[in-house]
Amino acid sequence: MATSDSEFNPDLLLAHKLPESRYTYNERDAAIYALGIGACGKDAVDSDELKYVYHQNGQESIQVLPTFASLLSLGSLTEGLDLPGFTYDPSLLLHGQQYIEIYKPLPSKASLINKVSLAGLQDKGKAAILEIETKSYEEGSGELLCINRTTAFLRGAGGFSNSPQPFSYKNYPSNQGLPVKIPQTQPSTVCEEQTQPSQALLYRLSGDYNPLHSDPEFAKHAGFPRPILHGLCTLGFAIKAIIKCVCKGDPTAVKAISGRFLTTVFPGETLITEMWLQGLRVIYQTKVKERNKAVLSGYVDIRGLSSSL
Ligand SMILES: CCCCCCC/C=C/C(=O)SCCNC(=O)CCNC(=O)[C@H](O)C(C)(C)COP(=O)(O)OP(=O)(O)OC[C@H]1O[C@@H](n2cnc3c(N)ncnc32)[C@H](O)[C@@H]1OP(=O)(O)O
Repeated sequence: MATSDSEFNPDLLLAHKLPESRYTYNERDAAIYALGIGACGKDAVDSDELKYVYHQNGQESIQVLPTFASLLSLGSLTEGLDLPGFTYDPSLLLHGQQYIEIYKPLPSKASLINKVSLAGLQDKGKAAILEIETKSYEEGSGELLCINRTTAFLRGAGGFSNSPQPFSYKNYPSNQGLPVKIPQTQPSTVCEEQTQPSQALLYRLSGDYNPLHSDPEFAKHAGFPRPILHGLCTLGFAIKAIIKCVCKGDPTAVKAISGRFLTTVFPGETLITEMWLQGLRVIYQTKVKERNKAVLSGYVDIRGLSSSL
């Protein structure tokens, strides 16, 4: 039961205004992020990935991976949300889903204004599902750069209402149709990459300092034998693989990304991403090789691109 002293009132909760925030980043942040999701992790001169961390071939600025956009949604969210009539235990929070829409290539440095709103809440009985929408605008021009929809799975926070129906999701037509249906056919292409035992320690430097990913005692309290990998780190590995295998290495080809975190990943495990090309949509599924378990699935929409697959 997740209500606090005041009665749970969905209208009050959904009308609750979350503060605007500013996010400024530069090339160093983009490069640290790329290293955090394994860029050049196997080969320091990997010709597909050096451009994300270095001015490869004299390029003017480093190239920014589209999943860097997901960092813009974190900001105040990782420190917990103060919501009227609704409480949850932040140590039991798991990242459930992420949806990203990108309207123009991410610049190598920018100052952005984030407008954050509560997009949805659902009572699943044993858990509550909370969705936050973040629209990021370039400061100065006011142009919309990207949108993130972050879904948190709040274990133990369900049972606050009499309804399993979502309390919102009315700002947009549908919840992006997750989870995706994985085709029964052979994938168009497959990419394997090993994460490092220190992967979460490196990834956290991009701004998500939740001790669930670094502190053994905290992880145990949250129900895990050891610290787990950030969901957005796994997503970064998967989308980097799709850019390499389907988008011919062009990070700007990615228009939208959707992913559902199916089960936890431990740093050091090997990620195998299977991809099915369906027109301009890539359906993907990432498995942990050592446990033969699907950990992430979703889709990526790409801009008009003739794939060689
Ligand atoms: C305020 C936002 C702040 C966000 C900050 C981000 C902080 C980052 C944290 C992390 O990175 S945590 C690490 C990444 N995440 C994970 O490792 C989670 C992996 N997934 C799981 O462990 C499980 O999927 C789960 C989330 C524990 C759910 O499994 P469970 O067996 O308990 O659920 P089910 O019984 O299958 O389903 C119940 C109900 O919930 C729906 N659902 C299931 N999984 C998800 C999901 N990932 N996202 C959203 N919804 C999910 C499922 O459809 C069921 O609904 P109904 O079908 O009954 O309507």
